[in-house]
Amino acid sequence: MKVIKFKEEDLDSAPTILVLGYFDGLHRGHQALFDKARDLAAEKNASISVLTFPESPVLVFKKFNEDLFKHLTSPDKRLALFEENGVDFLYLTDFTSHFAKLTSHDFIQKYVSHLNIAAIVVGFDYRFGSDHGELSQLSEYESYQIAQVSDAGEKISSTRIRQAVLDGDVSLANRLLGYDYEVSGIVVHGEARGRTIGYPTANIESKHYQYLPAIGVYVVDIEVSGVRYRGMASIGYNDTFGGKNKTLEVNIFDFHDEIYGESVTVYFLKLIRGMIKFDGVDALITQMNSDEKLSREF
Ligand SMILES: Cc1cc2nc3c(=O)[nH]c(=O)nc-3n(C[C@H](O)[C@H](O)[C@H](O)COP(=O)(O)O)c2cc1C
Ligand SMILES: Nc1ncnc2c1ncn2[C@@H]1O[C@H](COP(=O)(O)OP(=O)(O)OP(=O)(O)O)[C@@H](O)[C@H]1O
Repeated sequence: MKVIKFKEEDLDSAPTILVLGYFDGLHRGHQALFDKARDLAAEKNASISVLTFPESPVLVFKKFNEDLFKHLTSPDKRLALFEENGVDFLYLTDFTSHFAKLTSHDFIQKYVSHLNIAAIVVGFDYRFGSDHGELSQLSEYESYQIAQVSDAGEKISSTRIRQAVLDGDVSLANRLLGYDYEVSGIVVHGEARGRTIGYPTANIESKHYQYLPAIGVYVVDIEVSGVRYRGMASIGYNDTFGGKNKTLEVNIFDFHDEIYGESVTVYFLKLIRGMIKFDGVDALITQMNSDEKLSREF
């Protein structure tokens, strides 16, 4: 897949299926658009292109807070998902105040018309331009609007998945995504207390502005140097020890290496319980024994 900043002179000139949207998380609803795009690409001997934005359009409309930078995926995972879904050309353009003022007609003139469009694919609720135009206005192009993909009678959307993650309901998030929710980061030093209680943990700091699941204890897999291990994670303040910082820590099963500074990926599989402030270390250890049993059996 080629990642290209959208400029007229850099566009591929061969026929292409254009898929439009922001696609945070590339969930099962989004995947339906790419299923259609791949069928069309095969039928018309065309490539698949996406025209999207590096950051959320919402940044242009709302007072800033750090959450507006957050994504359901790391930047690398976002690219990998587009690639897995068959995208050949990923065109990026910044969503700015100027961009937001374009009407649907302007958008077609300035962007779409410079590509060699074989067909366009969007979702059932796709609107674009400052006038919130509908795809039917693009009548000069062959276009397809994909029906709503639902789960439990409700639209699968990035917003719904974000809420599930923030609620700690990673099982729901994973079902809606169609893959396991993951957070990647670097292993850093913690308080070095874990090893003294028989449960050493890799403390993980993410630098990607990803959503962290709710405070609690989770069954996880963790990928270290290309190998995936089972483990159990804690997200919280280590209440028993009066911790001040919120940490993501993973006790990796059957693993004994030093991995400070390594980039790892944590896959959240299931919420086990909330965080508990124990009266002493022994009660915490007893609880962690049963967390481990449950995690190994999951
Ligand atoms: C699976 C798991 C469950 C945990 N549950 C709790 C808990 O309920 N309450 C708590 O205060 N700390 C909990 N912790 C966090 C420990 O307090 C923490 O791992 C320990 O203090 C080591 O911290 P360190 O990595 O900074 O050395 C849990 C950790 C893990 C890995
Ligand atoms: N569940 C779905 N079924 C079918 N198409 C969808 C679904 N969700 C999104 N789409 C389509 O995918 C494209 C990208 O949509 P968008 O990035 O707005 O995702 P979203 O999940 O609806 O996000 P948000 O929750 O922020 O509204 C659009 O063309 C949209 O219509």
